[in-house]
Amino acid sequence: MTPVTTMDAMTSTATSPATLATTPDRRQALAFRHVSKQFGRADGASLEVLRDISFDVPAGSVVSILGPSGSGKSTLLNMAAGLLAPDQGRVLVLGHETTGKTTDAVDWSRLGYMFQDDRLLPWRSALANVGLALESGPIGRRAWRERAQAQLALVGLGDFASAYPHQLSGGMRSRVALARSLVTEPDILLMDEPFSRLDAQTRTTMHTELLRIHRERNMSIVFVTHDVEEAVILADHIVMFSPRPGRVHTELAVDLPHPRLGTPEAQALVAELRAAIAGMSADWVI
Ligand SMILES: Nc1ncnc2c1ncn2[C@@H]1O[C@H](COP(=O)(O)OP(=O)(O)OP(=O)(O)O)[C@@H](O)[C@H]1O
Repeated sequence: MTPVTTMDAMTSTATSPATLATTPDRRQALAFRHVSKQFGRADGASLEVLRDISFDVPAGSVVSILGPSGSGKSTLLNMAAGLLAPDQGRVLVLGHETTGKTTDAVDWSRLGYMFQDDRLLPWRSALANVGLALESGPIGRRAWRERAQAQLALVGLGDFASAYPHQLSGGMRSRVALARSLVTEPDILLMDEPFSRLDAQTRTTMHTELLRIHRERNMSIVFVTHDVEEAVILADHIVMFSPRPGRVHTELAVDLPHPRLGTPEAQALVAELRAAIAGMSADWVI
């Protein structure tokens, strides 16, 4: 596993990428090895977004990528999902390298992706939204409806299968989106600020739900956020990025029991991370 800094050593600078192994390891759900990425800009210049990113997501863990706006968090998730290729470095998904091409050996059905906006189709019921990924697959209509119904029950919406998105609250829509990302029973769930548009109370409920589902399913979760408290509440490991170009500033293990919200230990860690951010740069913008 990637060496991690301890809580006490947290304000030290990034783990040295040179110390990281380069051999694919199937115990790692995801592995990023010296990943860099630039985008071309309209004026012909290039924008360096990620620089020499190396860390692992151990199978079954919850890893939070914590970083300011523009530090390349979504870009990195898109690489893990095979939607983008790194310019330099390697991205390994369940031991297989992805290069952003359809010829990659990765079994993409083992990944789920939940976005910041729920992206529900307004003309489809909750059940039909959840079952979308199964519809064109080999399982029959009855089987996909049963699977989709089971996911809705898992997120507490078993009685809302026939409701349409406009008939649901923000929190309920978020649950439907979560059910949709779980319907293929993925081994890895990529989550890009999925609860950032919810009110504080609903967000807390979703954190509890997510941790419960994680205990039941034991999938690996990569949770992108710029909210320090959210990272501390959810994650086993936090990888904190510096402002653009995103680099691994700090990597730490969070070895605290759940639930963490409001506990003195979690509050102390939140304060410590906020102090590290304040010392890192005045450019930390959410
Ligand atoms: N396809 C693209 N083409 C050009 N520039 C891009 C592309 N995708 C992202 N960028 C730029 O790369 C930078 C990093 O974007 P990214 O969305 O990865 O950051 P982020 O850390 O997820 O930010 P936020 O927290 O605001 O979502 C941004 O400046 C963005 O404009």
